Amino acid sequence: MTIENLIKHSNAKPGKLAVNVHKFGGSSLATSECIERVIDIICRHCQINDIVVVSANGGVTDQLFTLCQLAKDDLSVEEPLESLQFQLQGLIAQLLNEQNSAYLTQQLHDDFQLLSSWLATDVKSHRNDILAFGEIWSARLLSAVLNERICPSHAVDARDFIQIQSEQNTAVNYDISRNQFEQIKQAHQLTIATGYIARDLEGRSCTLGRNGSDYSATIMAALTGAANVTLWTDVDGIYSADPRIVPAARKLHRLPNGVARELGRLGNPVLHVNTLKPLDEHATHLHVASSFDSETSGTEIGKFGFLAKQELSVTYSNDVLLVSSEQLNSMTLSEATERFSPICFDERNALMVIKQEQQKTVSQWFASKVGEVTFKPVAIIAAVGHKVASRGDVKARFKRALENTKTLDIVSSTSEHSIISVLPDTCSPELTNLVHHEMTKDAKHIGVIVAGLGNIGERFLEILPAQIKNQSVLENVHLVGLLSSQKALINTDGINPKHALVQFEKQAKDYDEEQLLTWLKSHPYDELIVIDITPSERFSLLYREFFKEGIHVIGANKWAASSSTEYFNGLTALAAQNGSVWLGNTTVGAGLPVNFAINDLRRSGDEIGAISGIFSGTLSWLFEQYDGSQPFSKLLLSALEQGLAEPDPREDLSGRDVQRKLLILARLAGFTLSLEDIECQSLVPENLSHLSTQEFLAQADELDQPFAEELERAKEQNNCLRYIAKFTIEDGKLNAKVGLAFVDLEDAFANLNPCDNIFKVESQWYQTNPLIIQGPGAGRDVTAGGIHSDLVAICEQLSTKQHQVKIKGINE
Ligand SMILES: NC(=O)C1=CN([C@@H]2O[C@H](COP(=O)(O)OP(=O)(O)OC[C@H]3O[C@@H](n4cnc5c(N)ncnc54)[C@H](OP(=O)(O)O)[C@@H]3O)[C@@H](O)[C@H]2O)C=CC1
Ligand SMILES: N[C@@H](CC=O)C(=O)O
Repeated sequence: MTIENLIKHSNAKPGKLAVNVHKFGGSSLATSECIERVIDIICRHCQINDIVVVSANGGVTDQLFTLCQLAKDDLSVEEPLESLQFQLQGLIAQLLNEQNSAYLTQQLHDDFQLLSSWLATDVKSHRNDILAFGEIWSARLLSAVLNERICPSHAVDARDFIQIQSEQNTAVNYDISRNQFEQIKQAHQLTIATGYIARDLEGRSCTLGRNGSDYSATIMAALTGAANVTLWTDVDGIYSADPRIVPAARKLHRLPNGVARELGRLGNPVLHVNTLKPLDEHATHLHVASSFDSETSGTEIGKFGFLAKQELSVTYSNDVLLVSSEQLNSMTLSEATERFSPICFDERNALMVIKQEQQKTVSQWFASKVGEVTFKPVAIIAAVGHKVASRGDVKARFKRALENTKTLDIVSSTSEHSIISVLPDTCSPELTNLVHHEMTKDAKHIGVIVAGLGNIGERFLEILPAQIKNQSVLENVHLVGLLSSQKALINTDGINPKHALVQFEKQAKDYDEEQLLTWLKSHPYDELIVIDITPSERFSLLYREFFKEGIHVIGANKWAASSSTEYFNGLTALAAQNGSVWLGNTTVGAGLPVNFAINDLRRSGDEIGAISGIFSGTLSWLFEQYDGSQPFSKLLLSALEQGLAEPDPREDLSGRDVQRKLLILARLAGFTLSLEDIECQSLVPENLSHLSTQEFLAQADELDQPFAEELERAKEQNNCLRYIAKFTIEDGKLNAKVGLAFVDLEDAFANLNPCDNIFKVESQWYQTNPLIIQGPGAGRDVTAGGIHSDLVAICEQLSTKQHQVKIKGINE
């Protein structure tokens, strides 16, 4: 959604568009710069009938609390009051034009009069009215800026419609609240509502406690049946552990509702348990995203399938108390658990663990039941994930992680989605890291998209199920996408590799490049690999987009690796910059380890001076077979049928394919050159070079005569025909050439198995006796095998890769 859409929809019938709720926290609204960022997000993500919920501008609520405390202690409030008013006036002046600024400043002035009088006379009974000012000022200012610059909007005070039982029991009276909201909402205007505040049954101002504005947002979603709630905050999602403590924490892209609730219950700083309550009965999805980095995908909370249910996270708390008493029997304990929803309890040992802030009420209640109970400061560490309490493997790993730690008990919590260990001492960062490592080490989920389901792609997929089963490093690899030139099947929850092509046949939709790129920007996987087994230049041009998103590429397609020097250098730099791995070992020699060998020599300090050989499986097969007894064109069609030749065999015959391969190897060997620097002899007669592939194949017999004549000439000299590639560097001068040659019948190049490639590498270390790599250089099995080898290599690299989590104010 853009600003144009926002304005365009201001004339739409509000009922026609699904409502979305966006909530911005205090730090997202702290300065005029932050507010500008929020305006930008609103322009790009909001529709006119959406609701924007705001917290007080960063720091304002704290100052209001301080003012209340000072007034309560009979201390002077004059200076902090002035400084707060000055700060707010500053924001107004920076963001609004003169006229609007004057209007808002006047309103602010009136509010401060009232505020001063409450502070002076009756701070106790007006405490919540005072705190409510923070959100009112914030909503009023944002609405004024939107009205002045973007679209019609109106600021609403949530106390005018949200009715809760009381400050202690924040359950919402939905019927009354919905009715009241209906009356105050205005069509064709963006609603800017205050978070954090509501009224109780007596009409008194109430606050909604910690993360209260998030709760306000989900209440408003429930009132309006909103499709989505986005909590725009200062972190970019929910992580598998607190990323400030656990640097290896991974972002959880999708959290099932139940798991999110459990994380909130155990004290996750972003997800408060109240926030999720209003969503229980609605199909509303909750997103957590960063207002400081709005294009990065955050965490989505909702109903999800298999993959999201596999995710595990680790959370801890040092602010908990163990409640125990000799008189505590199972009946009282069960009554207490019903009443206080403890973090966990153990009936066998008659104990329960509560949050520190519950101590007073729990103590009073037990005093009236069994007398004194003991409270002991303890800590907890928990593994959280979908139904982990009944997953033996998860429990076993959790216990193993804690085997050298003193624990009081390991219990399933009141929720089926966590296993909790009670610790007698504080939970250290080291322990949190250790447990997180044990619980999540195998859980880096890698999505794979296969583009190109032809000759090689099909074989790659046939082998995939056995590879996933047998290669432990592929354990968490999920096939998520299949693409041909016209059709695409993307399934975020994974495509069963055993039935990949059947599913593709049945379910694939028209291939839309834009849709693919959009999906790639917000996919839920820790890592994503695109395997390009197409012959398409167009597809290779998408690598830039992939690398921008940190996506990895395995290419059997030679276009990108043999593109112009400038483009190629740009691509490799972009990949390095974004942590993308790009492998393409099958681009030369199919599955032969020639690229590995050259890389390895250079990495070890060797210097390569020349590379030569037979680099085309097709041309090797053709010239090893071609003795004049059958027409050349017949052999060519046979090479095509066997899957040796390129989809258009002129790529092979023209020498272009070999030219690309020589370029790729020369680049690997450390030289800067482009295709034009490699002299190339084409074996395709001019009159056949501009036809379509089908036309060319239909006229392929026109090749027979010229090839027969060439063979005769070679035979006369007791030679044979071979298509040779050669690259040398002498006195700094580069000489690169691919073409047909007459080769002595005794030469190593003349005595290969049909289809074999041979690579002769001359280097400082291999001068007098060159390094030779020889073997099949094309074909379904070896090429598909080579791509699998790249997949294993990438997954091995990724299993040790750590993400640097960026947190505003910590490391950014
Ligand atoms: N044959 C071999 O021994 C070796 C081949 N290679 C390379 O492997 C690649 C594939 O070869 P091969 O399997 O023989 O080719 P095929 O022609 O048999 O298959 C190509 C596949 O790519 C698909 N495709 C074409 N363009 C696009 C596009 N823009 N987006 C998505 N998919 C596309 C085709 O779709 P559709 O069916 O709709 O046309 C088809 O599924 C080539 O780059 C080749 O150079 C590398 C080493 C060895
Ligand atoms: N057509 C190519 C296939 C491998 O790259 C060849 O024949 O070598």
